Amino acid sequence: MDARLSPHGKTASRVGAARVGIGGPVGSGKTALIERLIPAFAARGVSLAIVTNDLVTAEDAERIRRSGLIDPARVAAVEAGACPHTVIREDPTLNIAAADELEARFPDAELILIESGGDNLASTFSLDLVDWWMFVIDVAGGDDIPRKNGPGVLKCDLLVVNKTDLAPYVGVDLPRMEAEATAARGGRPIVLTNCRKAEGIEAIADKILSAVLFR
Ligand SMILES: Nc1nc2c(ncn2[C@@H]2O[C@H](COP(=O)(O)OP(=O)(O)OP(=O)(O)O)[C@@H](O)[C@H]2O)c(=O)[nH]1
Repeated sequence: MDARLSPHGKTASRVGAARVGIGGPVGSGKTALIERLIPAFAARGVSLAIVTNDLVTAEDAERIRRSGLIDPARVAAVEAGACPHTVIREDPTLNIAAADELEARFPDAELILIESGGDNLASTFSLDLVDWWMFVIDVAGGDDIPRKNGPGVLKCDLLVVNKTDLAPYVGVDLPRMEAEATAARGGRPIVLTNCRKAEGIEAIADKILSAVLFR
């Protein structure tokens, strides 16, 4: 297989499946997003594998394995044992090893989603680990989050604002939150989602297809 050109314009030193990170605060809906993306990628004929990160359990991996949405063998768990960002940024070797192992067992895999454990607004992914990454926040976390200029919100390739269904209940003006987030990100992409009803999911799958898999 030839070396790929990464979405960041560099020639990827690695060959094989593209790796996409999913970060964001605790409970923002990262696992729910993955559960929605699995069928969306299946419908697009994309062969998928998943790495989840938890603090000291394999809770998220078990949840996805039990979902019946994907072959459970295609889901690997990393137990961070420390601040979640250490294993996605400072020393991502555990995650790289988990993704490499999935790739070796499933050579047909085209895309590996790597879900970080829930972390703070400063968490970012090492580009040694992923080719492209999303940051998931939710409207119930407060409409001021985009204004706080956290590196996760600013630096991610795609900002996902989830739980739009909760906006009326928490007094969030969605168009304003979207406009402020877009301004903070200098116009780089944002997708609003409601994982309860699978709204916004197709837009994310299409974005990954074009930006990461070049389809
Ligand atoms: N109302 C609503 N609830 C949602 C939505 N997405 C996720 N949830 C709920 O929010 C809670 C947290 O979702 P998870 O997917 O577990 O969040 P997470 O980011 O993976 O959480 P950690 O892995 O603990 O950081 C669950 O109770 C979900 O059912 C949404 O779009 N709307």
